[in-house]
Amino acid sequence: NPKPQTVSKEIVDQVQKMIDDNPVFVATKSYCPYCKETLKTLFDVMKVPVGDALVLQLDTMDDGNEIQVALKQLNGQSTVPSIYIGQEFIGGNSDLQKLYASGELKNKLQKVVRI
Ligand SMILES: N[C@@H](CCC(=O)N[C@@H](CS)C(=O)NCC(=O)O)C(=O)O
Repeated sequence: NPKPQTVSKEIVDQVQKMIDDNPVFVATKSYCPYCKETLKTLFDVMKVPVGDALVLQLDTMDDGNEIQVALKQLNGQSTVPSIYIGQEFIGGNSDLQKLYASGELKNKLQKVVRI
C-alpha cells in the first residue's frame, strides 16, 4: 500500500470524526518506541480508561497510510504518535511528555475523562 501525497476530503472528514468521537485519540505504529512511551504514559501512568480512547495502529491497517496523510492535512505533523486530547491536537510523544512534566497533562485529561 503506497503512501498517497494527499487524500480526499471524505477521508479527512472520516479521520476528523474519529477525533471528534473520542476523548483521547492516538495514531501509532506497532514498532514505534515513542508510541509505546505515549501509551504507557496515558494508560499505565495517567490511567486513562481504555474505553475513552481510540488508539489506531496505522502500520497494521489497510487504510493506515491514508489516515497518516489525512492527519498531516489536519495538523501538519507526519510522524506518529499523533495525539489528541478533547479534540485538541497535542503533537507527538515529546509534546506529551512536556505536558506530563509540567502537570498540564493531568489538567487536560481531567476535563475529558474520569481519572
Ligand atoms: N519527536 C517525535 C518523534 C516521532 C517519530 O520519529 N516517529 C517515527 C516512528 S518511531 C515516525 O513517525 N516516522 C515516520 C513514519 O513512520 O511515517 C515524537 O516525540 O513523537
